[in-house]
Amino acid sequence: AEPPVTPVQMITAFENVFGVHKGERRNHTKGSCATGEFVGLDAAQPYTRSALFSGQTLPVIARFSLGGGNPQSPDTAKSARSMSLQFTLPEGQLHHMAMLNIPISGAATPQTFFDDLVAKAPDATTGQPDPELIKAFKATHPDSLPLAEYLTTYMPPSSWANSRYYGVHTFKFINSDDKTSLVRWRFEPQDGVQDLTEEQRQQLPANFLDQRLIDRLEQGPVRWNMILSLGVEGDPETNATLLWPSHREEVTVGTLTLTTATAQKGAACETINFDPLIMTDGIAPTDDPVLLFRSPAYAVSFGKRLSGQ
Ligand code: HEM
Repeated sequence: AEPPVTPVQMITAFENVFGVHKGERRNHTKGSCATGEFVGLDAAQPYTRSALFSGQTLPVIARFSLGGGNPQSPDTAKSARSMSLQFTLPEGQLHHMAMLNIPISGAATPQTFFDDLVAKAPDATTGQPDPELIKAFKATHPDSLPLAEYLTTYMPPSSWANSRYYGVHTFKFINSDDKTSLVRWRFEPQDGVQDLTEEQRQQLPANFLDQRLIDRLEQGPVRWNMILSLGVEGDPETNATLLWPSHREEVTVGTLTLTTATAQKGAACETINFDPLIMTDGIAPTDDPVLLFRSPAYAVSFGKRLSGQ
């Protein structure tokens, strides 16, 4: 068997697909910054002792982005959208969430994620990805198929404020009696979910998402409810390509309020590494190998971009 893919090899694979954009993230490159606050609810306390849900108002730095390493990707592209959050807790500890508007991952393992990038890299002679390699990737990686199926009907959102954002992975919530619950979470927009129509997608310019958020914030703050889904015995724990059944018990555990939005250059979110393993006591990762691999991969990208590479 081949040795497992390393974080450095993974970042090189991104660079082979998208090129190197000096000083920029190797994935989710195009983005913008926002700020606001989060207030957690007591309703979370049966599941977690995390200080996120103490009821205190916590400052948040947010980043919105498009999936992929192309800094010029149009806002109409049928790629993932994301919202990343950095919460500052009363004692100064940080908590990160880096979420997608798509509820599932395209890979159950880092190896599938890597093989996907290798299959999509432009061919040296044609400058285009080789369709045969992409076909072969799909045939040999059944864990990539649920996302491929999901994307056949996918439409990107009409604004950052009209999108859900999912934590995607399963996480452990640990309460004050040390009892662990398996949970997934999402942020549900109080403005409602609104996707683009195909006609809008054809007509809109390459850049409209950031301005729409700035315009929306002139009318007042934008809010999302944080919703927990509670897993039951047998729900997928370490494989984020698989949805849970839709009728799992749900609990509203907090409200995110965003009040300002700015370009990413020079703003606070630009130099944050939204490492999903930066978590406060009371929330812990599962053994999902993709979740665990994200942290060292983001560190390689972060190190490069901060040093101007
Ligand atoms: C092995 C699988 C994955 C790899 C190798 C990977 C790689 C990366 C890299 C290199 C970055 C840029 C990091 C930086 O320079 O700050 C990034 C950003 C991001 N990734 Fe992943 N990723 C993976 C899986 C996922 C999954 C499953 C999700 C689903 C939630 C996700 C969500 C995000 C988000 C939201 C960002 C943007 C963070 C920000 O705003 O700075 N990634 N990813």
